[in-house]
Amino acid sequence: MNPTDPTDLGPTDVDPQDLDPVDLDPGLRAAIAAVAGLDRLLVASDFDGVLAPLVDDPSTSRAIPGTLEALDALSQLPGTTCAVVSGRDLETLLALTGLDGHERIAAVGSHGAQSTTDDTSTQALTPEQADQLAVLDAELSEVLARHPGVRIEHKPAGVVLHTRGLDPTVAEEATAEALVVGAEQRPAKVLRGKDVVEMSVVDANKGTALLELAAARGSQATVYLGDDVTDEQAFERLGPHDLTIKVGPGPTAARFRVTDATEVLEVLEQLLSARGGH
Ligand SMILES: O=P(O)(O)OC[C@H]1O[C@H](O[C@H]2O[C@H](CO)[C@@H](O)[C@H](O)[C@H]2O)[C@H](O)[C@@H](O)[C@@H]1O
Repeated sequence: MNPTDPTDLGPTDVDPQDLDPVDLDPGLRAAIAAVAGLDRLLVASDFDGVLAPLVDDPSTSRAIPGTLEALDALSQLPGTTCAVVSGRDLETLLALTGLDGHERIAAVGSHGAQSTTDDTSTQALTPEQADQLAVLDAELSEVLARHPGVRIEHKPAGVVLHTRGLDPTVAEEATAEALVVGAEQRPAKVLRGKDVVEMSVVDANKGTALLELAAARGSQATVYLGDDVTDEQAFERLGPHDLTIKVGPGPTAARFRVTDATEVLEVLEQLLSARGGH
């Protein structure tokens, strides 16, 4: 990846030729066509599990070819704001997507607490928050020591215990111990996501972040694709005129559902085509 070239988005193991052809639900196709005609549109997507297939080691996540390129092409169209909205801390999100320095695609990290669009790109913690984070880090490191194979992801305002790919008994025990840590330390937020327990010393909401970005850009509607629990906050806050799309199985407040990143790519490409891009 060339860090000075925002269109060079890094290596990936997926060859676009290997992707199965997809046929989107007719209702979703019609909804894409409807929002594509609006003068001002916000197009936003989660990263892990949406643009990038889920993998055991979170440091190896990569968007499938074409997804970030489609967002880039959309961001060049008049009246179109694009954003990647993730639970990753902003620095990691920028590194994984290659969006550092991209002038048109906004990056929103830490579940909405950090953004490249304002002065929240660095997170200043109060001394109390910093102390609490140090305790959470230490406690989860002890869980890791008891359960080798568990992964710990450190964030500026949080810490995440990862159990994807582990023996189910080990994963269950480590998850239960992490939840006890969360209950005892009472961080601002404990999130139980897909094979993760995340503890954050700041509270954030992807829905609020999306509404603020849409208002700042005067967007008439928002397209949002997400797969995990914090994406439900976004689906719930967006309205019936917005196009909300859940990726993968599970209960959701989204209007539509697609199965995986391949269908996400199809959604973005249909939107690009319907909005007049190529
Ligand atoms: O709300 P999100 O932006 O979807 O953030 C949720 C978590 O996403 C990442 O973890 C997920 O992806 C990993 C890499 O594919 C996978 O190993 C893990 O099982 C998934 O839950 C991220 O690493 C976490 O920090 C986020 O909390």
